[in-house]
Amino acid sequence: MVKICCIGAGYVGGPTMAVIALKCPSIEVVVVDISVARITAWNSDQLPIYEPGLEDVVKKCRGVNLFFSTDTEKHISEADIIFVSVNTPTKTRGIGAGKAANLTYWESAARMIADVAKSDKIVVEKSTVPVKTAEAIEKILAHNRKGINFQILSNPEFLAEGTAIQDLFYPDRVLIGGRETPGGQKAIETLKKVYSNWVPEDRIITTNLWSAELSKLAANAFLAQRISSVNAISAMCEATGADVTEVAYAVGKDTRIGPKFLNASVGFGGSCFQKDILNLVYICECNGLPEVAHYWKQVVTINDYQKTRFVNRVVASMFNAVSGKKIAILGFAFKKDTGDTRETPAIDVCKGLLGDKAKISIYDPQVTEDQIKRDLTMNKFDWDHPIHLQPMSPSAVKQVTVTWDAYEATKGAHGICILTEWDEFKQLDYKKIYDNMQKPAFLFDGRNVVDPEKLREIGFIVYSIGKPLDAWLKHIPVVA
Ligand SMILES: NC(=O)C1=CN([C@@H]2O[C@H](COP(=O)(O)OP(=O)(O)OC[C@H]3O[C@@H](n4cnc5c(N)ncnc54)[C@H](O)[C@@H]3O)[C@@H](O)[C@H]2O)C=CC1
Ligand SMILES: O=C(O)[C@H]1O[C@H](OP(=O)(O)OP(=O)(O)OC[C@H]2O[C@@H](n3ccc(=O)[nH]c3=O)[C@H](O)[C@@H]2O)[C@H](O)[C@@H](O)[C@@H]1O
Repeated sequence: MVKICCIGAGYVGGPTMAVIALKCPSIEVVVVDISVARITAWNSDQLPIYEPGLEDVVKKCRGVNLFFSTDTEKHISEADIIFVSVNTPTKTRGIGAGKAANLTYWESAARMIADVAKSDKIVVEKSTVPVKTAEAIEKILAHNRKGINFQILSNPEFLAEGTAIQDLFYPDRVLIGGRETPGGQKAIETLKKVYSNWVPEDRIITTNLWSAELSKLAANAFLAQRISSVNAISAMCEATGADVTEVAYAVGKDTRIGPKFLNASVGFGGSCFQKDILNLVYICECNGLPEVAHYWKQVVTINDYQKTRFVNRVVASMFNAVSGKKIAILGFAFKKDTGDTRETPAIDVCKGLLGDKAKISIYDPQVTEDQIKRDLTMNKFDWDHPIHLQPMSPSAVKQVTVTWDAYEATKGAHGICILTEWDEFKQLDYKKIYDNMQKPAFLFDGRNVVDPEKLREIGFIVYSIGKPLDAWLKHIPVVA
């Protein structure tokens, strides 16, 4: 029986391995992690991450051919194929701080493999890593070889949170990069055989190592670039009276452009887009390509601009005085159908409003109070470390309350900010909400989930990203 071990039981390691176990009953899959809490949760009824369809898959395989364990050494030493799916955060100190990837966790995983391996291994990069990481990993492994043959493959993951299981069941492509040597090609074939259990042959792409590593960074950069492009257009729409939904529809009808990923928003969030673009920027700088670095950096600059623009719009509309006023935040996760808050635009918006001394009341159907408070006290990039190693600021956030109900969050508020596109925000009784708010009652829709005209009829002053402005807002200057 082929044995797979995955180091890192997070948003990628957990779902990916669960699907491999489901689709390959003849393979034993063990997911290991240094976080005892995470492994305990994977072995319980309350999985550590919320992902539609995941529970079903885990329940079918756990204890059959899918296992979660903290006994890293044992399972690495027994495995034929080792996936490494650990954190690759942005560096916060030293050379490349604020841009380069911190490969501490990756390196410690590689050293662990080198230490405990007693037989040949295929080591698969599942984490998103800088181009040429495989070379560094090869060096670490080769140094401790003890006569063992290690083959490194790059097999980046393209799943998106909230749709992870469907993305894994029906991937657009599976990408496997390896060395162009007989050993490298054999390793590619071995991994290809695993995926062939459910992925059609023509969707499995094989390349050299560097193409696979770079393709992952490039794919995320292209996706994020689309959002920054439509968000840049959203600012122009507000300035001119155009409607970004209509513009995006018209632009996306061109089959060369396509309709997906053109929703204007308060900004993109998630653990990867910003991190991976900054990483790409750093690689460009290191390779003497400052113009290319500058080009990609703009994607992040526009994203920051969009978040700042939103906060400024809120503050300016409310007479430039939000101090002491209650503002309700509907949605804290970085997108719907996940409880993940990593790099969510809600953090920047809340911090911006708190900077102006607003009182904020937050409701999100999947994010806990503890998580929200951690997020609002943590320094930039500190969130991207194993949970038990995350540095915490001791100060509490006094101006923030967290509720489990949208009606409670909005009661007595002067304004509402919708920051995640949860479906339930479309169905709320906005008349009831309006009646319980201070007047004038403002609603700032950062996800374009409500119909602004209907809300204006109720009496709200409405701001929707990239939509023609309410008469109230038209002449208020907003400086981002
Ligand atoms: N979250 C996502 O949707 C996607 C993430 N990725 C990439 O996959 C990688 C992992 O991301 P996530 O799963 O989201 O991170 P995560 O933070 O959810 O999971 C990483 C896990 O690795 C564990 N870990 C760290 N060092 C370890 C070690 N030496 N030994 C054992 N366990 C260790 C941590 O405790 C943590 O549970 C990152 O490089 C990310 O860029 C790629 C595609 C999608
Ligand atoms: O490398 C990764 O981590 C993953 O990053 C993204 O997946 P994810 O971040 O989970 O979610 P997306 O659906 O891409 O959304 C990212 C952010 O962009 C925002 N977004 C997305 C689409 C859009 O049209 N507008 C928009 O503002 C979302 O609300 C969210 O905040 C990519 O879609 C995945 O292919 C990739 O594997």
